[in-house]
Amino acid sequence: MTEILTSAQMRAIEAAAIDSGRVSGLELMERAGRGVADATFATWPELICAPGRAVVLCGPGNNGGDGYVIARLLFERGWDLRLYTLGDPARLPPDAAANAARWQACDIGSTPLDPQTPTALPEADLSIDALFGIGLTRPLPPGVAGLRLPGHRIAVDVPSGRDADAAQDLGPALPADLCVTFHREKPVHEMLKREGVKIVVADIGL
Ligand SMILES: NC(=O)C1=CN([C@@H]2O[C@H](COP(=O)(O)OP(=O)(O)OC[C@H]3O[C@@H](n4cnc5c(N)ncnc54)[C@H](O)[C@@H]3O)[C@@H](O)[C@H]2O)[C@H](O)CC1
Ligand SMILES: [K+]
Repeated sequence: MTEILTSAQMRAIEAAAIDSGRVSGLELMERAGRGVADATFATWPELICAPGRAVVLCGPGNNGGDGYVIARLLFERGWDLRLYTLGDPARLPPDAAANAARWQACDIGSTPLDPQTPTALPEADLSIDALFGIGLTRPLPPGVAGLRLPGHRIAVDVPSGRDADAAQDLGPALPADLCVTFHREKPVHEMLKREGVKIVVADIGL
């Protein structure tokens, strides 16, 4: 029987690991990003030797931070990256801000998403939804809920718009073909499996 954690339990485990000095939040984020990249190539192995175009959507918190890690890892493998941001990158939490800075060093830039009006995203082989994870607290703004994700759609931790604890319906959510969560499944992942979404649990060393 797979152990399922609530988002609060997950946060407590992450905080305990960080507070103990066993691991940093930045290292956990790096492992999370690498776990998403690894699961993506394990799901679609034809992409391993054929870098294409990836659209990465980074939100205002640490889910977005995972997205910056994934964008950098794909860029290092020769992918054509188009990165979009929601919110003010200057207000990112520390670990996400550090990865946003590392992304800026790749000198590819990013495009802001309009929270009110959906941005027309370019065609791509992959789209990475790193907008919201376990921190979603209210329905998506219309400019996010209405996004049309190109190519294979990968959700980081939770598809944006879904409540990780499956305790409330937060309205329209972004679609996903693959959802990569961390350490243990959360309640929403059982529902997603029933909806046909492939769920992968990445080990981040907790
Ligand atoms: N070190 C760690 O904690 C790790 C976390 N991981 C990833 O982090 C996210 C959880 O990050 P968090 O910053 O707590 O929340 P989100 O990024 O999910 O949300 C960002 C932020 O957005 C605000 N918000 C909530 N709902 C809305 C809304 N509808 N519209 C606008 N803004 C909204 C709210 O303030 C949130 O704080 C987790 O899912 C992982 O992906 C790493 O993977 C591991 C290390
Ligand atoms: K997400």
